Amino acid sequence: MIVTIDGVAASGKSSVASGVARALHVPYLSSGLLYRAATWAALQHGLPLDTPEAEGPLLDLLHAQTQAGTPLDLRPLPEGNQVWQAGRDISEALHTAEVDAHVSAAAVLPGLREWVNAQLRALTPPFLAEGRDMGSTVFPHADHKFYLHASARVRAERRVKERAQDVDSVEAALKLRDERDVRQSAPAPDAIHIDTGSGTLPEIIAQVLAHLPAPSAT
Ligand SMILES: Nc1ncnc2c1ncn2[C@@H]1O[C@H](COP(=O)(O)OP(=O)(O)O)[C@@H](O)[C@H]1O
Ligand SMILES: Nc1ccn([C@H]2C[C@H](O)[C@@H](COP(=O)(O)OP(=O)(O)O)O2)c(=O)n1
Repeated sequence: MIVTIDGVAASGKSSVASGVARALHVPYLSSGLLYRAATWAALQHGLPLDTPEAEGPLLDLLHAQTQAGTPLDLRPLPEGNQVWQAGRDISEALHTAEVDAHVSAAAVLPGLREWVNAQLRALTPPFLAEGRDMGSTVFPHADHKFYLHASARVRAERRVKERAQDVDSVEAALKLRDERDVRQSAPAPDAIHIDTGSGTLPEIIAQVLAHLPAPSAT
């Protein structure tokens, strides 16, 4: 079984995916973390990301890291996905304002999208996958698809609890990222839409689970 959970920035995708995945005893995959990891790697190496010409050097870097035995390694832990590189957990560095500011530029590069999608499609179901285009593009034949949304204000208020920033600037940054990500963020036509602003996290997880078969007893 493949379940996709897509949605706008900070709509609750990874928290909901984590709760649902734990209830179903299956892994979840955070595709956004791979886009963030590639962005972080580019920033570390001083590669520009804001032109179409950025794609070649970025893909060269990612392939060179793989060749060297130090690839960006997504670890789909149920309590929260991590990315490791060269024996180090780099996950914390992926949720900074700097990565937020550059990740949308990286995410429009077709070669980077292929790099992410190939890694996800190589995995054996059952799993949940969360991001923007999991249900529309990467797993169009998924068994169950969800699309999460909430007002920009609600999302910003939640995000400031995770990061020491003021709510107005977080809201503006989220809206800007929604605009820049709009192309890959169109919901799959058969996705069930859920407003995460209208319930607590456990309630939203229960709403999703209500649409899914109960986990097997084994
Ligand atoms: N009802 C809710 N549904 C989803 N997330 C919620 C809810 N209430 C609070 N949150 C919180 O919102 C924050 C953003 O969620 P997150 O899973 O990081 O979103 P995304 O993966 O879409 O960026 C998290 O701290 C999460 O716990
Ligand atoms: N399937 C995906 C997942 C993420 N992205 C891009 C768009 C987002 O701005 C970044 C980061 O996504 P992530 O889901 O980690 O972050 P937010 O929930 O938006 O805070 O990656 C994408 O283009 N396609």
